[in-house]
Amino acid sequence: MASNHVMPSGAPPVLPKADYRNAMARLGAAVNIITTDGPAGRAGFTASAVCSVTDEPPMLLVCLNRSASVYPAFTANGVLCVNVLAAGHQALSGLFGGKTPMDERFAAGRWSRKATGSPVLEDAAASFDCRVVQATSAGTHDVLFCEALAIAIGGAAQSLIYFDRRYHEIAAPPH
Ligand SMILES: NC(=O)c1ccc[n+]([C@@H]2O[C@H](COP(=O)([O-])OP(=O)(O)OC[C@H]3O[C@@H](n4cnc5c(N)ncnc54)[C@H](O)[C@@H]3O)[C@@H](O)[C@H]2O)c1
Ligand SMILES: Cc1cc2c(cc1C)N(C[C@H](O)[C@H](O)[C@H](O)COP(=O)(O)O)c1[nH]c(=O)[nH]c(=O)c1N2
Repeated sequence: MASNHVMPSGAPPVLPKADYRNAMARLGAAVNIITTDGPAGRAGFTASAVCSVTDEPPMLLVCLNRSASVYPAFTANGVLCVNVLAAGHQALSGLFGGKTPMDERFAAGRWSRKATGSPVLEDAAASFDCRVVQATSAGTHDVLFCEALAIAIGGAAQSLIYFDRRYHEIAAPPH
């Protein structure tokens, strides 16, 4: 397991949260539905705080707010699937974005299973079925380091990006 380095801090200036969020809204990001299943039950949430860490081993990170209703299920199950959304998935993203009962969230999509038993969205642009190999708390969130055990690549022609607090469909230019 890798070591954690915590940078020493003096007396940092406290920026207004709204300023930070307004600036973060300028970082366009892929939209993902993160799912899990196991002894603590099935759960899923929408996440834009996802990125690649290393390809040896294949590993992504996911930032999960510890106050989310899904947090206990994710920490107890120790497995998850990162489902990258495609154009047309805006409503599904909204359902998994909070406050909707879990059965209603999952009723809106078609799901299968791969290596870990976490729900895999059938028409995702790509899916990474993972075990969580490390977790670090940072502020309000846990950063989950996730090793991919199985991957699916879909046929999605257009991707979904969250930018400026709205969804945007992006078409790949012809090769
Ligand atoms: N990383 C996150 O936890 C995260 C990211 C995006 C959206 N959200 C949730 O969706 C809601 C709507 O987001 P929005 O983009 O339409 O408007 P917003 O003004 O609430 O957020 C703007 C941007 O700030 C960042 N952000 C928002 N809440 C955050 C949080 N709790 N921790 C870390 N970064 C955060 C994200 O990059 C987000 O896109 C947010 O209020 C939040 O509840 C959370
Ligand atoms: C576009 C977008 C992007 C994100 C989110 C929302 C939306 C709409 N949410 C919030 C997250 O989806 C929400 O808190 C969960 O669904 C949990 O909600 P409940 O506590 O179950 O109601 C979110 N939460 C989180 O912990 N990490 C993230 O990266 C994101 N990203």
